[in-house]
Amino acid sequence: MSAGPVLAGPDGRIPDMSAQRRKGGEVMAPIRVGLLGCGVVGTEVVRQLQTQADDLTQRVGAPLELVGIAVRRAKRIPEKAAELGVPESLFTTDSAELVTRGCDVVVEVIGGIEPARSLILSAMEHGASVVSANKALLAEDGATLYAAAEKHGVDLYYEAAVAGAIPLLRPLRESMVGDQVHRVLGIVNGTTNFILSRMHETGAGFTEALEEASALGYAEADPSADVEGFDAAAKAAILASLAFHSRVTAADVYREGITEVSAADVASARDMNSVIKLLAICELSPDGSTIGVRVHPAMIPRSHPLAGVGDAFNAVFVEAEAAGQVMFYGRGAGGGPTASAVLGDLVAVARHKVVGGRGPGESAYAQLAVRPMGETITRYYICLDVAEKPGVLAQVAAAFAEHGVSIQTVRQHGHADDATLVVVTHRAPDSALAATVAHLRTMDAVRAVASVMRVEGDLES
Ligand SMILES: NC(=O)C1=CN([C@@H]2O[C@H](COP(=O)(O)OP(=O)(O)OC[C@H]3O[C@@H](n4cnc5c(N)ncnc54)[C@H](OP(=O)(O)O)[C@@H]3O)[C@@H](O)[C@H]2O)C=CC1
Ligand SMILES: N[C@@H](CC=O)C(=O)O
Repeated sequence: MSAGPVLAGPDGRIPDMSAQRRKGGEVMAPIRVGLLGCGVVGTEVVRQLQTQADDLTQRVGAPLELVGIAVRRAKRIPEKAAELGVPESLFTTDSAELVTRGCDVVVEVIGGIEPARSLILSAMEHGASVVSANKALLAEDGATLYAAAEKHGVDLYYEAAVAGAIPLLRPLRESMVGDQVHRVLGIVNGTTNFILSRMHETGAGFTEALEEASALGYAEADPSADVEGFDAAAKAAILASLAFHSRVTAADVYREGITEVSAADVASARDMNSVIKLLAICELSPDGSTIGVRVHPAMIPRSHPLAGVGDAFNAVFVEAEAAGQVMFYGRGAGGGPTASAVLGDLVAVARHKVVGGRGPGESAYAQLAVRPMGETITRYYICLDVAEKPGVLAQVAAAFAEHGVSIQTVRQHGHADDATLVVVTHRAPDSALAATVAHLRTMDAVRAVASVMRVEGDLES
């Protein structure tokens, strides 16, 4: 056991304990781990710490000792302790005290901004490296966390914050850091991918599919974070920050969720041999001076590699100058997969405590500006309810032309009072496409703009 809390010196730095921990190659002291949160992810972290204890000791070079588990509700402690086969005394509702107990590593799987941020900062001040799965916090105030890690000479790892089990952040932070990334594109929210997959495959309704995703532990504590795209936007901000070495926050990300995606949109997508996915897209401008970061539903052709990514799986393409295209695929949500990423980080930072050294700090040195969504070049699918009268098609085409938007295909479904026009455009600035839609909404010939969605890849006409 280590002897009481390790506190920062006058320079704010924590003394390097690695020498005291080893003596003549012998493992001297366990790595003290404090766990904040024991919900879907935290529970699996405890399970994996128990079942893999011996292997983890080998990999770290010292045993990992769980010194406390903080939760919010005291009444759930007896049940949790019994479920995990650990003493109730290991649990506490005083998370602020746990982080001052001299932990070597604090694992934060509470979620949200506060008290998670204050707890992480206090943990670092008391000498702990931090492993977190908290994308909301990293995307809102990663700069403060990085600065504190730097000041106190500790690690900040957060692989689980983006794409669950998939090793994606460390490749971006380390393996690909010598390359020039141009684009990161993918599916980074398991809940919405699960919902959209169910709607496509079984015709399930939105609400029913969301309930299933929540029951499976995929959704956030407040599932509107998933379905309104906030979770994916936070992940996109983290990905863009790492890929382009710039500080991008969630507020910089253009965001639309999937709540407006209807059964009719799913049917239209099927008619065009395509599927609807919630995409996160981070792009460097061709001249390398700005970045675009966006999250929105998009129609993609069935032939697109992301079209086959079903259930709560995530998949991300990274396009880089020298590496070309690299694809990451795996389980993006759920307790077990997420705990796998947490444990990977835990081993890495615990090893640093044993042998010395630290992982990478913040890579925000390029500081590229994030360009407004209106300047992004996109394509739209637009579904219009129109009265089938002579001249309607010409009036609709004129509205597109007025805004400089070229039409790729138009298809008419139904007739008379039931006519629908499905228009797919060529690529144009998003502002021109949005202005076209606003114009269409004012036209007598158009009874309603039933649906608007962006398109990635070439749809079949
Ligand atoms: N679920 C998933 O698939 C994934 C989740 N994540 C992230 O992991 C984190 C945790 O998610 P998840 O496990 O699903 O969340 P849960 O809601 O299942 O668990 C949250 C845990 O934190 C505890 N908690 C909440 N507030 C406090 C507090 N003030 N002090 C101490 N403990 C507190 C809760 O206590 P109590 O038990 O008493 O309620 C609970 O044990 C989030 O940041 C999430 O975004 C990342 C990737 C995937
Ligand atoms: N709610 C998130 C959980 C993992 O980050 C998701 O559905 O992807």
